[in-house]
Amino acid sequence: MAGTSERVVDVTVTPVAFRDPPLRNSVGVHEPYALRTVVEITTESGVSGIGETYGGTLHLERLRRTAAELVGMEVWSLNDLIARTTRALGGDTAGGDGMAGMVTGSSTADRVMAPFDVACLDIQGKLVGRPVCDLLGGAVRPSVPYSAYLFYKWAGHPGQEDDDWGAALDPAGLVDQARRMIDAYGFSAIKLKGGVFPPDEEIAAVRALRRAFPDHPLRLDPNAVWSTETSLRVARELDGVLQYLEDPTAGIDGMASVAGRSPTPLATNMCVVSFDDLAPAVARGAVDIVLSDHHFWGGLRRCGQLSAICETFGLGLSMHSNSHLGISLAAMTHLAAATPRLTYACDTHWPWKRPDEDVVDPAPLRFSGGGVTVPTAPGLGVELDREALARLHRQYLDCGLRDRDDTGYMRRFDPSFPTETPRW
Ligand SMILES: O=C([O-])C(=O)C[C@H](O)[C@@H](O)C(=O)[O-]
Repeated sequence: MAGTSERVVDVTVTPVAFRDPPLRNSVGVHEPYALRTVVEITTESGVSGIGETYGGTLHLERLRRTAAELVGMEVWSLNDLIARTTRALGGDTAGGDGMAGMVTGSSTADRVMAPFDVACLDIQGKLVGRPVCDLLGGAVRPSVPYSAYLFYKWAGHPGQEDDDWGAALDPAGLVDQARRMIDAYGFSAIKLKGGVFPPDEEIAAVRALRRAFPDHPLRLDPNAVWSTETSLRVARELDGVLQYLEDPTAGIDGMASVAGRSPTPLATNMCVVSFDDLAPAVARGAVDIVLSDHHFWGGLRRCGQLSAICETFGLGLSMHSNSHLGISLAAMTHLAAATPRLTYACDTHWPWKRPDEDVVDPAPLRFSGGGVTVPTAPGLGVELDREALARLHRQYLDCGLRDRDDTGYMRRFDPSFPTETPRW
């Protein structure tokens, strides 16, 4: 079928909600439900492809407007996808669309385009009978390593169902959480979401993890709630303990003033979030590692371009994640498999999702030794489960969060929780 015309005849955009435990971050605590959006593109020959992105009303409205513009598009023309997305947005690019200040500097067009890019690649793979990683240059690794993503976590949070991971509010609780995650998934790297407790408590937690897991690379990510002085102090105290320190402080200037004196490498998914950020970040020496995320960088092919830029300027590359479903895990796995520069274990929220809540049958996404084996079936290698999609869409309609614009990323703002930055 390759070489023949393959036009888009239908695009659907379906918001869904899945249950999320009370994970804590610098903003507060996760809502009981994470909102995601599933897109499905169907072509004239009846081949369909899927993509996934975050939720929130403004983002959803932009996705729907863009979906209408994609009918008639040649599915092989991802350059046309960029043009049509830009046309559909018609200059409507302002606002953080619910990303709660975390990636508001990223490009609206890139964020809107990303799930459609994934769906088109899924179709292209099916048309030529090759997995998506082959369309991205070919897999350089048979399995993509992910890290154990630890969270301070409440148990029995009002209005939130407990999962069986239990509470983790101190170093012993986090070590226990890490042990269970490593036993279950085999992860060989550990990331702690910090910015919740005063830095010395989080340093103690990292040290406890180091004692318990002497060979696991460790990362700490306080989501930019520390001052530059605190960031530097922590970077020095954890010199040789952390593989990298992620977004200790806000902005390219803040990160640059830490990076110049820090013995610990700095990573970011907050101050380098679009192609426009790369030149100033490189010029200021603000970061050592860029944490890519295809949901924010315009999809899988644009992340390949990001990789080339990182290579040019000697920056490391890894991958950020927030609450997601199996479509995104498949897309992340194909992308990481086909990105030689991506040598760190990637982030994933996967263990926090209930196994019975997904829009695809996750069987092809097998974790073994901390990594996901790259699917070899044509396209993404996962198929939409329409009954599950309908169920999670109903959950979206009923969950009480559907009118919110701030539910795609950092959720509930605990009123008792300080929100000023820097907090320490
Ligand atoms: O900076 C990060 O790694 C994130 O923001 C990832 C997640 O979204 C995490 O912070 C969360 O879900 O609370």
